[in-house]
Amino acid sequence: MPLDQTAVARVLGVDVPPLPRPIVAVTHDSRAVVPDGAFVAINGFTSRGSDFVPQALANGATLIVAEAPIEGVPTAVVPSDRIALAALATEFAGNPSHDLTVYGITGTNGKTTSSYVLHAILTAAYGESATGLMTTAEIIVGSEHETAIRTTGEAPQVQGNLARMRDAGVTHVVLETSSHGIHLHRVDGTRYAAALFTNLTRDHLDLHGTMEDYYLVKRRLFEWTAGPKLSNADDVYGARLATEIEGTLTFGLAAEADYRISGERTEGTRTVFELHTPGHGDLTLSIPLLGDYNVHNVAGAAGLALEMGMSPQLLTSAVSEMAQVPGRFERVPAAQEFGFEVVVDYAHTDIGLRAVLDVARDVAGDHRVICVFGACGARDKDKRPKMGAAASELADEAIITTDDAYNEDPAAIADEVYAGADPRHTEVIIDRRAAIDAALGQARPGDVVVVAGKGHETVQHLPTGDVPFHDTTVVTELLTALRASSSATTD
Ligand SMILES: CC(=O)N[C@H]1[C@@H](OP(=O)(O)OP(=O)(O)OC[C@H]2O[C@@H](n3ccc(=O)[nH]c3=O)[C@H](O)[C@@H]2O)O[C@H](CO)[C@@H](O)[C@@H]1O[C@H](C)C(=O)N[C@@H](C)C(=O)N[C@H](CCC(=O)O)C(=O)O
Ligand SMILES: Nc1ncnc2c1ncn2[C@@H]1O[C@H](COP(=O)(O)OP(=O)(O)OP(=O)(O)O)[C@@H](O)[C@H]1O
Repeated sequence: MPLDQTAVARVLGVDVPPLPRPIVAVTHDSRAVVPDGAFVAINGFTSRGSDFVPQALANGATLIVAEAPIEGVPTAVVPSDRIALAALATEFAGNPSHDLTVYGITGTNGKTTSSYVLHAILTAAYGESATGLMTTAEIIVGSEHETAIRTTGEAPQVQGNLARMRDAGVTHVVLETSSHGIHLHRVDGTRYAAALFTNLTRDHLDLHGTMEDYYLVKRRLFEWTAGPKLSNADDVYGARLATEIEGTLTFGLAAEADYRISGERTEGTRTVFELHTPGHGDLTLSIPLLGDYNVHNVAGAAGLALEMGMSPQLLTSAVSEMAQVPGRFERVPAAQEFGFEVVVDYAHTDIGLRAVLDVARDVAGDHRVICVFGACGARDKDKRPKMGAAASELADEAIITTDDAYNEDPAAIADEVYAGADPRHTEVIIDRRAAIDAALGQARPGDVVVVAGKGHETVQHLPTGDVPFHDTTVVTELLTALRASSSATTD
């Protein structure tokens, strides 16, 4: 909805220079400015938005918003650029969250998985066309799926996607809400109907400084949410949240949890457990996901759905029939005819690698676990040898390969990973496709091949440029070739 000068001044709460015509769009990116658009110049971590004002003007911007006056350019000067961006974006989109039921999910780990679980429950309850999802892996609007770029986009993306969902007839939306999203005002203007907190462990302290500040940022989601709120009783910060924010219920193994988990067991490729609920009886949930942490993810999502009025029967069948989560212990179906398992997982830290390899070990039993993985370039070098050590300890065979190297030399990154590994059962194959191929070639019935690091991602960032790469697709292609060559040999 175009905004005239009076409307912009009302939204921003400051004086606005005269506008030739109403503003038709808002963005923080000078490259995306359209004629008669507004450009909010953000003082960023690496560059200053004000440096891009000439480009914004060249692209047709008729309103510039910034925290300080810009010489020679009529500017609406605001106290906070990011708050202003969110306010304008929300107004342009027509306050979409007010027409939707938005479920916010936050925490360090398990956000994406819990979001998919809740989305599956909502889809069972309201139908595919009435549900939406915004996560690290995908944005889903009804039956349309698209790859996401970040967990929580900037405010124009968040509000734009919510508006798109509203206009498409969606009524229930799961919004994975990162701490960056909250801290950088990307979700300001969003009305949350319900909220879930998964856990809090050390991460992102470059942005938040201390664990306390990190926690307080996450807590804001619960401060904003008037409706049902559920937190993890087994996590120190989750338990604290329940004592600090009135009306927050808990889930977990703890005896005092409102939604209490018990009796977890693995049955073939499924996990079964009991969820003791306040007011809905004791439910037996059987889920197509493995790993203790997924019991927590399902318990949290299920508890929140019950609090929002879903029937226990519907919920039980929805979680039983839910699809796999893209890139989270995702089993590649094409492997089944070979009698081994291939699992694609997003684990890209030593801790994540240990978690996924632990589950793979359980699945493999007396058979072997073969792990293909690499470390990311351009960040957190400390974790490289630790990842090598984790793979050596928990896998029988480790193949170090390239993850997203960005501008670093992939061979140099691999050397650093190799430094922490046990050379007796570790090899380095720089080309990721060749490394996966080698792992599949070694796999025997009963074995589990874990392809870790990129999960749902569809692009590999290399010093030579970006190339399309999706682990699940590559594994499927290589297995198809393997089948063809083994049937040619048999013939
Ligand atoms: C630390 C962080 O979150 N940084 C985000 C932040 O960057 P920034 O403020 O430093 O922006 P900048 O690059 O300095 O540029 C300043 C401004 O100039 C603008 N610009 C820049 C270039 C140009 O040609 N024209 C132009 O207008 C930019 O759009 C920006 O508004 O604002 C940028 C633009 O909005 C984001 O792209 C960028 O996300 C980067 C890519 C990022 O990696 N973010 C990650 C850490 C993140 O947000 N992750 C969380 C998930 C975390 C988790 O739970 O795992 C997420 O929600 O995705
Ligand atoms: N509840 C949990 N507790 C601890 N670890 C978890 C939990 N859920 C998932 N994990 C681990 O974290 C990895 C990422 O899971 P998921 O994508 O669901 O989390 P996330 O919070 O969305 O993280 P990201 O934003 O990086 O995707 C999984 O592969 C698993 O190893």
